[in-house]
Amino acid sequence: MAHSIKIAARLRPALPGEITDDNISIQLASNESTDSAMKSSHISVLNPRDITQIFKFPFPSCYDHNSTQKEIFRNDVEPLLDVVYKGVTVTIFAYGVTSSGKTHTMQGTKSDPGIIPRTVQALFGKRIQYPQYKISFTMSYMELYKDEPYDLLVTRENAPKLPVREDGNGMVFVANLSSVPIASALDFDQIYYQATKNRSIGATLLNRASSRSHAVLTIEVVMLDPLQQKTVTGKINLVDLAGSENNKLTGNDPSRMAESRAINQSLSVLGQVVHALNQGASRIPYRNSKLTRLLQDALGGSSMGLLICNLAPGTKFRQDTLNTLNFATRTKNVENKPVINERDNRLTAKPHFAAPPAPKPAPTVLQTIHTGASAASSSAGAAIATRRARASLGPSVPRMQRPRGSSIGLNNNVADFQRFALTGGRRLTETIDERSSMADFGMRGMTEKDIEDKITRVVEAEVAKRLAVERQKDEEERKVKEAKEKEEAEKRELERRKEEDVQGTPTKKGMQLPIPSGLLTPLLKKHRDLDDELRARLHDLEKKLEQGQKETSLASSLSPISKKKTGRAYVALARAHSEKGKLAEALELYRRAEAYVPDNIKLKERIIEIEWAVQNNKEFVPSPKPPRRERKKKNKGRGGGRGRKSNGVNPETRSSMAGVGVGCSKEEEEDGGDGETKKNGKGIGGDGPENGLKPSASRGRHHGHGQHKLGTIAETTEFGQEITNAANRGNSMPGLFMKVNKRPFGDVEEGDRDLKDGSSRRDGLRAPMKKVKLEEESDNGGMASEDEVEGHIRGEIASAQRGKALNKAA
Ligand SMILES: Nc1ncnc2c1ncn2[C@@H]1O[C@H](COP(=O)(O)OP(=O)(O)OP(=O)(O)O)[C@@H](O)[C@H]1O
Repeated sequence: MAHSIKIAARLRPALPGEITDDNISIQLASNESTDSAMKSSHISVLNPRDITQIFKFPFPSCYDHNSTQKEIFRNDVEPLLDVVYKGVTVTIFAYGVTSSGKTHTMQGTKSDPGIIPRTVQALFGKRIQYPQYKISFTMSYMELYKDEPYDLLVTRENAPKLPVREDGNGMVFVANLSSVPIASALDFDQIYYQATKNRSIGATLLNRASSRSHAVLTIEVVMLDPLQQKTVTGKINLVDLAGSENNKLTGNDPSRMAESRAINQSLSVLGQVVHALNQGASRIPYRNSKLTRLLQDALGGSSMGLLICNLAPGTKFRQDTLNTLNFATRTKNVENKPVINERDNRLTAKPHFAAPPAPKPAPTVLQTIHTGASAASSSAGAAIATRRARASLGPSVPRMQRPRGSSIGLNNNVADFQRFALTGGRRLTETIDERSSMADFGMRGMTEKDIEDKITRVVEAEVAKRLAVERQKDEEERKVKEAKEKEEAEKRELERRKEEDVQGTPTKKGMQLPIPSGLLTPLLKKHRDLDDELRARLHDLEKKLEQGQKETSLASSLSPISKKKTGRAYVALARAHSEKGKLAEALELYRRAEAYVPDNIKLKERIIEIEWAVQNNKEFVPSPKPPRRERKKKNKGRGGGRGRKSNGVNPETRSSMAGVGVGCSKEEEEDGGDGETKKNGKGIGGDGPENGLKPSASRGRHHGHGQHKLGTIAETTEFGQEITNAANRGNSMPGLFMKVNKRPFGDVEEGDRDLKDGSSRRDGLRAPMKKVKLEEESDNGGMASEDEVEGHIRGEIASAQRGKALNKAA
């Protein structure tokens, strides 16, 4: 018989500091009243949009702010405990906005206990009313935090997220949730109050100890009737839902907001479920949240339900109050079909039942409970229908027609069903005839205890056997899976190796596998060439770094002048090598020079040019050595004159060129800076007259005003003397061509002049006589030997150290 969820509404008193108003009022039922409206209780709420309008919500139980915990328990909860003793599952849940008093109602305080402790106490107290039973109690307690179940009976650190499962009968349960036996109400209190500390609670602006989760406490009462050889299992789920939250009022921070979202979301699904049930929808969205999945049995399922709506007074809660009452109104139409959970233990006595052919869990013996329209009025006397084992629970009936079920918090639920299956798990109707045959199996004459023991032994043996089979099956499956994984891994490894072989990448041992001929596609070859090139470059860089570090530390001990001198010496040496085609040696020496004159951009460029030539196995033709300048001639008139002479450009043209800027310093101009243009102009990006362009026009396009700048054309007699072969032959190095053309390398002296800021450092960089000497006196074709240069460096270092020592002494 269908049974509607009962609704009770409770208005909490105003808390200290809260403004009271008359927005909500409770009219209690009065039997004496002649007014029919007063015969039932109801709640009145002013319409927030039109205060002349009042909404009335009639409910079977209404409690105003003066109501006590005891009152509610007595009126609405205690009657349901007899239903539990009949073997029915009862679910009581507290619903309402945050701070409306749900936890107060369900849990209460030690001095003013709520429904939960009172229920447990009453359940223990009721034992004496059922002397025919051997009664045991177990409890489980969990919270749904952010819609995930956590065991509250284990410490927080050891409480992993638990999975929600469904057994073969569509009963939802939380797997691995602990279930502990409780011996007394006192025992319960200790466990319960300890466990509540594990519950997620946080402070919000509306509630200092706001529940951040839904808490579900389940008390299971197992009643063994030895006489009738049956076990009746009753259960009560006590659910303290988290409150719906209006985050404009809660002042939640981001983490609280996330909790709040989860709370509101699950409550919204709860509303949808209730709505769908009212509509008689074919699909009820239980699965949209774990809360509704677990409450499935209480919402349109096989349990009896009581919904306590908690209300908070005050205008600020008025909208929430209306929402809560609307939800309650919808919920009261939800119908459940409660059933009695009863198991016939005698079935286990039949030896052939101990090993039933079908391992699928079968339902326990269930009976419909015959209640009145109101649970309260049924006064726990829910008459049990004599018809046993409802056909609706039998396997032949489609599942949709069966009451939806969940088994909150009973991880032993599955075990129970397995046990039932072992004992046959058959509908009682099938077994009545079989009962008489028990005598034929040597049961006659046995005491009840003997029979029970025997049953237990058989059951245990069977369970052990089945578990062993299951374990073996698991083990085999695991092995097959492992073998498969291994095989796949080997396959992958083989493929990887094959790929490596094709690409010629190093194997584990760092060996280069030979590439089978014909496998090297142009693309792979390109990759490989790039690899080789990169490796070579890396090697080169390492070498450079090593050498550079050595030279740099040497250079650091020299004075700036000595550094320049040494740098120049290396450049001279390098140049001599490069002239002889010994590019590698020249490169090495240029790099050494770089350590002494690190700012010399022309030198850097020279290094790049030679590096490129070496790498590409190209010839490198340095430009002819500059004619040595006579220092005393270094003045304006003479420089200009020489320039005029050497390049044949007439003075007017020259001066006009200088005026528009030929890209060299004033000094360069004076030295006849553009004189070389005529000679080497063809190599300078085609700027020279031989390209058919007028020098003035071509150079005038470049940086002018006598400033040295990057990108300046400096193909002057003195500073542009070394025109690279690349440029000369139009065989430019990609990316370097412009640089080379713009910044032709002179010697260190000139190079240093070509600073970014255009300043001249000529004074400090004047070519030393020593260099000239080195070049002139060397019997090595004008080339100073490395020994000579090193000797020079050592000399410089020694003199620098001597100078330092003298300074110190002074
Ligand atoms: N009937 C009542 N009598 C006295 N105080 C009450 C009553 N109901 C609630 N309170 C008090 O109101 C405050 C909020 O109550 P409670 O924490 O139970 O609300 P809640 O609905 O559980 O809130 P939340 O959803 O945020 O957890 C508490 O301080 C509680 O003691």
